[in-house]
Amino acid sequence: MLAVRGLSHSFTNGTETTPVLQQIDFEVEAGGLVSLLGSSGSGKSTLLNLMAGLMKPTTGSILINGEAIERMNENRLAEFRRSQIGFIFQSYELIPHLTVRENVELPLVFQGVRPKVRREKADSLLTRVGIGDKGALFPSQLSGGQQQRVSIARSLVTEPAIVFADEPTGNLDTKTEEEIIALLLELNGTLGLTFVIVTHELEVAKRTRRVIHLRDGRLVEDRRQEVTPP
Ligand SMILES: Nc1ncnc2c1ncn2[C@@H]1O[C@H](COP(=O)(O)OP(=O)(O)OP(=O)(O)O)[C@@H](O)[C@H]1O
Repeated sequence: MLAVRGLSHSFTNGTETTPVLQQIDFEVEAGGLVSLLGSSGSGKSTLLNLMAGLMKPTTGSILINGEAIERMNENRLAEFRRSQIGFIFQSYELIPHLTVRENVELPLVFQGVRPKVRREKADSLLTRVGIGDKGALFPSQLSGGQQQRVSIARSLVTEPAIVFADEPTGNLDTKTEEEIIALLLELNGTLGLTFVIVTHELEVAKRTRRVIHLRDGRLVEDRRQEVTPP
C-alpha cells in the first residue's frame, strides 16, 4: 500500500545543506494503521509532506498502491492526491461558510460527482462518524471533536487508498482525543482503511499496534505492541 524506500531529504539554503531525513525505510500494508511518533524537529512534517506528494525527496522513493509518486507529473500527482490520499489536520481545515454536509461533499465537487450522489455519500459518512444529525449546521456550531469528525468524514469521501492524519488530536482535550483515536481505530478495523497518524504524543502512539519512531531524521524504531483499551 505505502512503501517508503531509502528516503532522504535535505533543505538547501544558499550554500548550507541541512539533512532532515536520512535513509527512511518502511512499509504499511493495506488496512494497516501506524503512528509515526517523533518530537518537535524530528522530521515528521517533512516526511508527511513527502508522502503526500507536496515535495519531492532528495533521494529515495514513495510508493502508494505501487506507484512512485515522486515520478508523477504535476497533473497526474494532483489527480492522484485528490482521489487516493485523504488528509486529517490538527486544525480541521473546514470551510466556515459551507455547511458540515457541504464540507464533506467538497472533494466530490472537484471530481464532478452529481449532487444527489454527493449528498448521499456525505450523509452516510456523517452518520458513520457519529454526527449524522449535524449536516445542516456550520462548523462553528460544532465542538472541536465534532469538527474533527467532519474532517474525518471529508477525508474518506473519495474512498482514498490511504489517510494521513497530522496531529489529529493536537487541539483536543484528553477525553475527546480518546474518542477521536477510537473512531480512527474503528474505521481502520471495520472498513479496512489504511492510516498513518503523525503525532508527538506518546499517549496517541500507545493506542496503535504499530509505532514508527523518528528521531533526528532517522527511523530509530519500528515497534509492534499489544494495545490495551484505555
Ligand atoms: N524549509 C526548510 N528549510 C530548512 N530547514 C527546514 C525546513 N523545513 C524544516 N526544516 C528543518 O527540518 C527539521 C525537521 O522539521 P520538521 O518540521 O519536519 O519536524 P517535525 O518533527 O514535524 O517538528 P514539529 O512537530 O515541530 O512540526 C527541523 O530541524 C527544521 O528546522
